[in-house]
Amino acid sequence: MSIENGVRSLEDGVHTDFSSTMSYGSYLELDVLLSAQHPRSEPPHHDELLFIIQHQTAELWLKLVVHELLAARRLLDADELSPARKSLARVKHIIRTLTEQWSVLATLTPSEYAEFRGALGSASGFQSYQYRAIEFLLGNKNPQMLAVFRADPAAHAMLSDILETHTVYDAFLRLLARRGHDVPAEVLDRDVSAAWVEAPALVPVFRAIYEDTAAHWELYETCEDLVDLEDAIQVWRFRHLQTVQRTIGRKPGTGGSSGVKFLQRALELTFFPELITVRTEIGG
Ligand code: HEM
Ligand SMILES: N[C@@H](CC(=O)c1ccccc1NC=O)C(=O)O
Repeated sequence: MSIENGVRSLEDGVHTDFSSTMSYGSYLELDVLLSAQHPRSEPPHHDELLFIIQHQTAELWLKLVVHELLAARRLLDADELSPARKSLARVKHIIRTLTEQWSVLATLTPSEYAEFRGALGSASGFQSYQYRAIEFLLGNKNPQMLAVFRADPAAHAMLSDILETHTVYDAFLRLLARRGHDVPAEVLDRDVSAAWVEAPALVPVFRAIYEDTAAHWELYETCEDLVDLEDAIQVWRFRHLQTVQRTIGRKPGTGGSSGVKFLQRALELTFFPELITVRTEIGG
């Protein structure tokens, strides 16, 4: 390769004929991906493309989060703790990327958004089945949410399956029991399709781990992975709330909720309450 007059010339080996082989665009199906942005405002509003791409990129990352959480659950079931932790770490980094991404959408002013919000009709992030799958996989289950997906049989089936099967937390607690920890039977035998409810009898199990970290190092680190993940999701939720507030103030949402107030309530939930309660007790 050489540079002549500021232009980098192609090396001799660089492929340029892709008529019969795999290329970047064909491997990534860019024809499909890049032809799926259709602003609905009439005439098309300049900022609607930002809104669409922000959501599409978020949904792509959410797809990977679901994939990794399913893997983490499977690996925990198979007693493969280290690879499970790798998936959890990846999820945490994806969520952090999604949180960073809010700053792009925050460049959309209330006046600009108001100019095309009407084109969204009753569409809302509330109808994201991948987001709901993640909440379900982490224990925030609610069968009422399925109603939103009645018109989408594939999404409905995927969510029903995740609703009815155990969570990542259930998988971790079963692993703890297999490794000799005194996980209460009522926790192990719980109805996994129900939302997680704090189990005070589980706190001594975590207390034993946190009070002798050397003896339980990898389990202790996994508990902290879960806390890290929850932390990352709460920060994402908070940035969503802040972005919504600066964009639509206290207007009701297009999904039919009260808007900011509805989103505030989600911040009160915790996926792993015993991992918070144990902190009150450590060293005390
Ligand atoms: C200007 C941008 C945005 C506004 C004004 C906004 C507004 C809202 C509002 C008001 C809700 C409550 C449900 C409703 O009644 O509609 C909601 C829910 C939701 N939004 Fe957004 N949103 C924005 C961007 C995003 C983005 C980029 C995502 C990324 C995927 C997203 C994901 C969600 C999710 C998952 C929910 C359901 C939350 C839950 O059930 O706890 N939103 N949004
Ligand atoms: N709920 C939003 C609308 C909204 O944000 C939205 C609409 C269509 C597709 C994705 C959306 N994002 C997240 O809720 C609003 O009330 O303005």
